[in-house]
Amino acid sequence: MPERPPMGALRLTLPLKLIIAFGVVCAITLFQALAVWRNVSVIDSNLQRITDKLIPQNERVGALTVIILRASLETRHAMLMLNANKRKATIGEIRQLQAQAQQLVQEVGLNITSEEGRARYSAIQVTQNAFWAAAQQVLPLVEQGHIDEAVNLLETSIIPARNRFLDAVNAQKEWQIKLLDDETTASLERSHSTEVQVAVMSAVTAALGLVLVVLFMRQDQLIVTSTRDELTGLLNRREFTRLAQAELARVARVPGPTSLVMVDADYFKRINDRHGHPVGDEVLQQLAKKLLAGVRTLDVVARMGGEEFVLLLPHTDAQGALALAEKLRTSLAQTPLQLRNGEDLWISASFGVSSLPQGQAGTLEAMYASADKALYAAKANGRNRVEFHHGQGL
Ligand SMILES: Nc1nc2c(ncn2[C@@H]2O[C@H](COP(=O)(O)OP(=O)(O)OP(=O)(O)O)[C@@H](O)[C@H]2O)c(=O)[nH]1
Repeated sequence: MPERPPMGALRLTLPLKLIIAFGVVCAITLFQALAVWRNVSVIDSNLQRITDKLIPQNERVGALTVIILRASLETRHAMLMLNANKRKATIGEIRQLQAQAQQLVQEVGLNITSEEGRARYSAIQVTQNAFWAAAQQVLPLVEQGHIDEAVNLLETSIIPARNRFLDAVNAQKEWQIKLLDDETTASLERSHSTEVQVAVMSAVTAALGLVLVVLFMRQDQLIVTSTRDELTGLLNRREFTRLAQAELARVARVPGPTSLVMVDADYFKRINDRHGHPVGDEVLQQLAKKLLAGVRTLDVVARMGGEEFVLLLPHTDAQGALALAEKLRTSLAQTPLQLRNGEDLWISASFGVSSLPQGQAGTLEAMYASADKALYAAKANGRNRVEFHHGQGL
């Protein structure tokens, strides 16, 4: 018979539980606060990098600095609002934010009644339009994943636009915002001049759009580099493992077959030795493209490292996976790669297939181990082959 705890000990248990529960809540709150704080400092350091890049150090701190710094604050604010619900805004949300900002500027512009005010407003709008035009051109590039081109476009278009803005401001003596100091900033805030407010607001909103775009592009780039293989653009091993584990968790809930195929280029060392490492790299890139083109959208293709690739085929049984591997093998072996230097290069690859039958649970490690054995057999049996392995625990 287990001993009953003494009464005193029982009375202590409830307060102790409450203290522990309170401690856990405090820890979670602290953790969340730390996560938000970390997010903010990442945003701040990104903004710092962007403003550093856009405004060369040796230049006089001018009007645009005020604008970009203000835009940065606005951006940070907007980002925090967006991050309250999601960690990352979508391109659609950025567009929406830009549209709202543009509408606001237009409304202010329409309120200017004097001829002179309108003339000044339109001078500023010329600059603003240049900013907007850059942002509009940049967004599709970001959407298509051409991050370098997008950054390049921004950097080459923002500098002339900034110079035009400074010219427009300097041309109007009374509008001149000389140096960034507390006094200037404070007087700007106190200013009742509609023209100055409009000038600043137009440029702020335009710059806000651009800063947002650059910021999100940088974030995208970080995400892309942490999930993609640099050479081929395919998913990397880590991202593949994450997706494959999610898929296996899914089939544990909703039973269905899933297969894994390991692909390894044959005699790849010879290609490097005969044609040089850059051609070897090009072969890996073309091989990656061929694998990607030969599978369905739902399938996941990744580079595991070196000349080894892996495919995850959801909703595919052993027979389907073998047929797909055979199709890929023949397409590689029967058509040469066309190199950039104009030469044709014949290559082949070996394939190892493992499969998780419908209704059966299995680990990713077991699937890998089994596909790896099949790949080993394909190599041992002469290469340019597809082999299957019935793994243990599958
Ligand atoms: N060009 C290039 N070569 C790579 C890369 N990663 C790995 N390699 C080379 O790939 C070669 C792989 O050689 P092995 O492991 O002997 O394989 P193999 O020559 O394909 O022989 P089998 O797999 O047995 O058919 C090595 O020479 C590596 O240096 C890369 O990113 N680019």
